[in-house]
Amino acid sequence: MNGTFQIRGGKRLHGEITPQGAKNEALQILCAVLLTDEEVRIKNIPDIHDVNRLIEILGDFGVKVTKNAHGDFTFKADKVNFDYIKSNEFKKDGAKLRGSIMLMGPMLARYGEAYMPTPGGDKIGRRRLDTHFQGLVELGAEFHYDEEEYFYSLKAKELNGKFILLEEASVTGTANIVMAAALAKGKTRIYNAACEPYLQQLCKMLNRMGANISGIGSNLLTIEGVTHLGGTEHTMLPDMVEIGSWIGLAAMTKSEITIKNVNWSQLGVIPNTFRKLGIQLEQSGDDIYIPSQENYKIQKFIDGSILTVSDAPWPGFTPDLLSIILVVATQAKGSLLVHQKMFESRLFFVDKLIDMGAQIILCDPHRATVIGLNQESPLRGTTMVSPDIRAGNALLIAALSAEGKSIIHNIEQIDRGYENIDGRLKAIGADIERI
Ligand SMILES: CC(=O)N[C@H]1[C@@H](OP(=O)(O)OP(=O)(O)OC[C@H]2O[C@@H](n3ccc(=O)[nH]c3=O)[C@H](O)[C@@H]2O)O[C@H](CO)[C@@H](O)[C@@H]1O
Ligand SMILES: C=C(OP(=O)(O)O)C(=O)O
Repeated sequence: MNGTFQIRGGKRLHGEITPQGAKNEALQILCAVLLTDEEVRIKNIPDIHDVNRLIEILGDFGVKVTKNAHGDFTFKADKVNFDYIKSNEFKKDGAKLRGSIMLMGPMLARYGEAYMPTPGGDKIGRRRLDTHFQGLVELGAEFHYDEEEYFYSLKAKELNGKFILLEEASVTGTANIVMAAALAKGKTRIYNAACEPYLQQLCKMLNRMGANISGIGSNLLTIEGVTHLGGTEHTMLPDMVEIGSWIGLAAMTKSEITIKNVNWSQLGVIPNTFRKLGIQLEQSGDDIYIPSQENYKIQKFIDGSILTVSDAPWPGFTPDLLSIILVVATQAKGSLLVHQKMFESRLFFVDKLIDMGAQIILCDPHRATVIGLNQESPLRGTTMVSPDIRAGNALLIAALSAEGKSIIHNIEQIDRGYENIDGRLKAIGADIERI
C-alpha cells in the first residue's frame, strides 16, 4: 500500500515539534544487537517502515524482541536461525531497505558467516558496497557474490585486526567494519573512516558493551578486539535530518516553530547552513526557535559570488538535507547553487518544483541553480509522486507552502523515514490528509 497525501497549502503553522529518534542511527544500532547473547535495550527508536522492517528481520532471524513501550525495545540474540538468512524470504526482506547491509559485519564476527541480498533503499544513483567488502575481506573474510541471485556471502574462520585504509568514507561501510573488528583478534585501525553522529553513537554503544574503540568522532578509529561483548542500554539521538527539515518548513511557510530537544552539539554545520540562506534561528536551551519571517535573503560568498551548498562526509553538510535546502531556496531572496556531489540521481525531483512555479535550472545531474522568488509569488499546488525519502519530504514542504491543493502519491517513500508525519504536522496547524 503506497498511499497518498492531500495537502492544502499556504497556511502558517505554529507550535512545537519534537524530532523522532534518528533513522540512520537506529539502523546501525539495531544491527549491533547481533554482537552479543545478552539483552540490549534500545530507546527512542523511530516507528518508521525501514526500522520496523529491520526489527522484523531480527525477529525472523531468531532474536528475541520485546516491546517495552513506544520506541523502547529489548533484544536478545542468544539463538539465531541461519535457515532464515539463507531463505528466499530473507532475499526479499533484506532487499527492502538499505540498513540491512549492516547485519553482515556482526553476523560474520559472531557466527563466521554472513549472507545478504543486494539491499534496497533510495534509488538515488549508484550505491556501491565495495568499501564494506574491502574492509571485511581485509579482516580475513572470504567473499562471494552470486550475480544471478544478487546475493552476497562472507565466510571467516577468524577475523584478524589490521590497518585498513578505506577508499571512501562510507557511513554504513564503516559501521559494518567497526562491528566486525570489535570481535576480531588484535588491533584494527580504520583510516578514512566515516564519523557521522550515527557512527559516534554506535562506537559509544559498543564500548559500553565491552568493546575498546578509540578515535571516536575522527577519521582514524582504533579498535582493540575483544572476545565477548555484553548487554547494554542505548538511546537514539534526535534525527538531524528531521530537524533540518522542520527548519526549512518553518522558513517556507513563514511559521513560528520551536523544535524541541535537538541535541544542538551534534548538529554540526546544519544550523549555520540554514542561516546562510537568511533563515533566523535561535538556540534556546536545547531547542531551536524559528521566528515567523516574511522573507529571508541568501548570503553571498565574501567575494560577492553566488553561494554554493554542497554535501560532504561528516563534519561536512549531510547529503540527506540538500533537497530541503533546495526547496527552501526557491522562496528566498537571491540565488543558490546546490551541488549534490555524492549521488547522481537525487536532484531530478526539481522538475516538480519547476511545475509548481519555482525558478530552477538543473545544470547537470549533480548541480541545480535556484533563483529565489522572495515569497512574492507562491508555488502552485500540483499532483506529484514522491521519488525518494528526502525529495518526498522536500515536495511535502513545497506543497505546505504552495497556494491551493497538492496531491503526493507514493508516500510510502516518506513513511519509511518520518514517524506519523501527517499527525505531527496537523498538530502545528497543517492541512494534510492521508487519502
Ligand atoms: C542507511 C544510511 O545510513 N544511509 C545513509 C548512508 O548511506 P550509505 O552508507 O549507503 O552511503 P555511503 O556513505 O556509503 O556513500 C554515499 C555516496 O557517497 C559517495 N561517497 C561517499 C564517501 C566519500 O568519501 N565520497 C563519496 O563520493 C559514495 O560513493 C556513495 O555514492 O550515508 C549516506 C551519505 O551520508 C546517506 O545519504 C544515507 O542516508
Ligand atoms: C538515502 C537515505 O536512506 P537509505 O540509505 O536508507 O536509502 C536517507 O536516509 O536519506
